[in-house]
Amino acid sequence: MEEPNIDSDKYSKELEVGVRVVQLACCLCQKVQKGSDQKGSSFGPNPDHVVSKDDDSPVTVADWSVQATISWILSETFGRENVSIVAEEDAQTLSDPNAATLLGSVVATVNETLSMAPRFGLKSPAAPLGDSEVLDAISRCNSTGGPVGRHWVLDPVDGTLGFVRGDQYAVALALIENGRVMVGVLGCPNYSSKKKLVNNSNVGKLSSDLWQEGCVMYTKKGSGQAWMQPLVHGDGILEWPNSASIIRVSSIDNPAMATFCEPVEKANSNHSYTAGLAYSVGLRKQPLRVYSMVKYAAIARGDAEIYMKFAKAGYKEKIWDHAAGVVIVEEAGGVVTDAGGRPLDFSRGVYLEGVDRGIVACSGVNLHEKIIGAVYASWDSSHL
Ligand SMILES: Nc1ncnc2c1ncn2[C@@H]1O[C@H](COP(=O)(O)OS(=O)(=O)O)[C@@H](OP(=O)(O)O)[C@H]1O
Ligand SMILES: [Mg+2]
Repeated sequence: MEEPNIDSDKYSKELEVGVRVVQLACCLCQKVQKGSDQKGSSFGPNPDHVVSKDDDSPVTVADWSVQATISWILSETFGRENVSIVAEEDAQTLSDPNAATLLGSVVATVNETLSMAPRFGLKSPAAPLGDSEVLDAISRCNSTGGPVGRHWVLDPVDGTLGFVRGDQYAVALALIENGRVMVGVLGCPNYSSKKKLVNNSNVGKLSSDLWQEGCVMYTKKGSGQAWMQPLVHGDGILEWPNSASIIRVSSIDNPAMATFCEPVEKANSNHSYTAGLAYSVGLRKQPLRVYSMVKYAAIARGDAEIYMKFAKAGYKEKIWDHAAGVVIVEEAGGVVTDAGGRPLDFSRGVYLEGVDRGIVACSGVNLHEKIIGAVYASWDSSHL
């Protein structure tokens, strides 16, 4: 595919609005998580608000509320008729008459969040949104994307398990145009903009207590740069570009010095297969197991060098779990492909079709070539 020629102003508004609304969404998530400290607030940590989806994965008030908030802001800013959104959640559970309490919590959370929007440089509604407007904002995100036109791609809370466990999670928003990811924004509320990742004695795990400050990373395709800004906290106001700094991948290309990240859950990636690959290419450090697209954030920012995910055969990766992270890693200087070395294809709808075995993101070509080579050398003897 030919590289698009992007003038520097193209997508600037989309990027800025994307960052502002992800900042607002991170604020929402933190308030839901800290609900018990906010007496008299509608942001509550009610355990009933973690619901199981058909595939047994969890969904919370935060997932629906972030999706409604981002959908409403994008539609208001760019015009409803111009906005197509591919997002993870649907409004079915919430529309059930038995889910009135849950819907009430989501509507209150969305309205409380939208009332803060002006501090983030965004519009708030003239009057609080009603139930049907919130449901409508959620269900409008039912686009299936594809090779033509502009589509926003949203994972309202990526790593919902990390979110409910008080660990790492991300709000991920990307803009795809004609099948290519042109803008990526990754809000990481528990990943400090200041402190570096540390690898614990056993398996590395990011402790959320250390990373309270949070950050938002973002980029435009073709800019050759990616940025990070701290999260806006308390009653803060987002003054663009909010002390943004440029981030860059690590320069380490010696496997013995490199750190690799992978999903926390064994069900999501084959830990023993990646352990074998790691050993064969000479990685010596323990894997850093991190929930969500914060793994891509860690590569983009130089806190780790390799991210590998080998899902079970037959599992199809969704575009919202990768789009924002991939473009941020690439513009920060890294390489992301499937395990056969081919680029990920965001032009085929909701799923990343044709992924060969797994996903490999690296800080540079040397490490990437080694991992891909090791996959080819080991695949036949693996038990995926
Ligand atoms: N069976 C299976 N195999 C592979 N991947 C799956 C599977 N089931 C779900 N998912 C998707 O993985 C998203 C979480 O991926 P992570 O890399 O963050 O995994 S982990 O939570 O650290 O284990 C997770 O995203 P969220 O639902 O946003 O949390 C899922 O979309
Ligand atoms: Mg996800």
